[in-house]
Amino acid sequence: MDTNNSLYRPPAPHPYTEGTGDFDGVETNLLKHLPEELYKADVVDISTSDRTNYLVNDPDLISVIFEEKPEIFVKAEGMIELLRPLLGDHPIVTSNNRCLDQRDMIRPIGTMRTQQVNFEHIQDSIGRFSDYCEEIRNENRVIDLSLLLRRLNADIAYRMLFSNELPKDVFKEINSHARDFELRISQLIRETAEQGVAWQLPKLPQTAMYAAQQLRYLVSMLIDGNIQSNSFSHHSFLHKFLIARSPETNIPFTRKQLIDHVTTILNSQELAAAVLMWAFFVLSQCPEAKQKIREEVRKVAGHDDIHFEQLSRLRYTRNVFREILRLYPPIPHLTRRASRPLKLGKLDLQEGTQITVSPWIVHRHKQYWFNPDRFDPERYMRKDQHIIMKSFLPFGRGLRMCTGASSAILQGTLILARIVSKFDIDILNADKVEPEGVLFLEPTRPIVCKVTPV
Ligand code: HEM
Repeated sequence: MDTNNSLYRPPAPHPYTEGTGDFDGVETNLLKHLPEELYKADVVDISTSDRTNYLVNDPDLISVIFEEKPEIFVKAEGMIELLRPLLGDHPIVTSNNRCLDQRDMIRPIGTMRTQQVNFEHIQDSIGRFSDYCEEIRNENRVIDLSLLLRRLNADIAYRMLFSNELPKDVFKEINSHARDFELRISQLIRETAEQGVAWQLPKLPQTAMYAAQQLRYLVSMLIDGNIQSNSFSHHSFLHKFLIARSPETNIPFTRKQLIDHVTTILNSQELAAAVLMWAFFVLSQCPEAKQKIREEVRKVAGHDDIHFEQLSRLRYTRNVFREILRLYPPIPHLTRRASRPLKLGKLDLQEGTQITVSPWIVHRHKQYWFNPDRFDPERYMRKDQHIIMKSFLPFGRGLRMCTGASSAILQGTLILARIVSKFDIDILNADKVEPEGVLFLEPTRPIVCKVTPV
């Protein structure tokens, strides 16, 4: 295996080379179905027999869709409908832009000030995680990396929400319902794809509805319990949600909206856990990159704790996290629907035409990236950065961009810095794992690891 990190090509399904493909009916791993042409073209017609659909890669057209005309290019219903039983009417699953007052109401949780005051929670969580890694090492255990990181990220989310550590049994319950829901959705998408209807999805099975209801019920109990005990701080997300008022109507969140938001935060942490999982996976094959992180941390913080103010100086570590977001965007495809007829570049779009913007494809596009399949964290320090950033959209773009983006990067950078400095996470089945694009980007099998101290 080539372990020179500037040449290392981490695993990804190879695109197939014959023709443009028939988009009615796809293989089990949706990423494997993507023909090579998609990674070279600006725009490709990927219509199916029942829907006109264009894949748009051109960065200027992407700007039109997300930044210039978001009121016309609304979120397409398809996939997001599948998440509605779990996330309710949260903005992330709301097609029209009428949810924008909710975005304003949650803005205080994403400010730099909130991140700074909640920094201690992340530090405490990583401290607890390090203790757990020590335990694993002492017992010489082999462990599922995804589970390990889900636990860490769920604990961080819980502390930020309620100012308390996440109890073990609560994590077990959250994780079991969330996994159950995700697995059933992924299974449904695979089955539908195999039957030959690529983009149109059937109704969710009762089992998935049940898992969603159970998780929402648990979240409602957690909210009630924390309100009753009144132990959450003024900086907690729960407090900020309780005092938030709509800028239009001055009305607070309803109970249902509160449950939507808390459930979404607990679930969004899984996206962050997925990025970290690929980061540790890739770093285990790239000793040079690990070494650079360790040297950077030592230079910035010595052997002491990393302070909030020092984070901006961990440039290489942050670029590793970014590069993983590029190679493994947890949401591999974003879809929009034209809400009225209009011209987009040379395309004449009818009302209802679907547009797919795929971070997975744009991030590996041959025209916009130099050596796109290589793991190369240093690419962000080179001069052509402005071109790169136009084609970098792991968090979406524009009006409906992820509100958790900056905190996810901050958190990811700190976790990488602290864990890589202290431990080696060795992946035991690296040659057997590939990413698979279903609703989210997932590994084709659980990634198992061993932990040893540096
Ligand atoms: C690495 C972690 C994460 C990734 C890769 C990610 C990615 C995304 C993407 C791609 C979108 C846009 C969807 C679209 O345009 O259709 C989005 C939306 C959103 N994300 Fe994240 N996210 C992450 C973590 C988080 C976290 C931790 C939170 C909350 C604390 C969060 C809150 C949201 C919200 C509220 C939206 C909806 C914005 C809207 O539709 O108006 N995300 N996220």
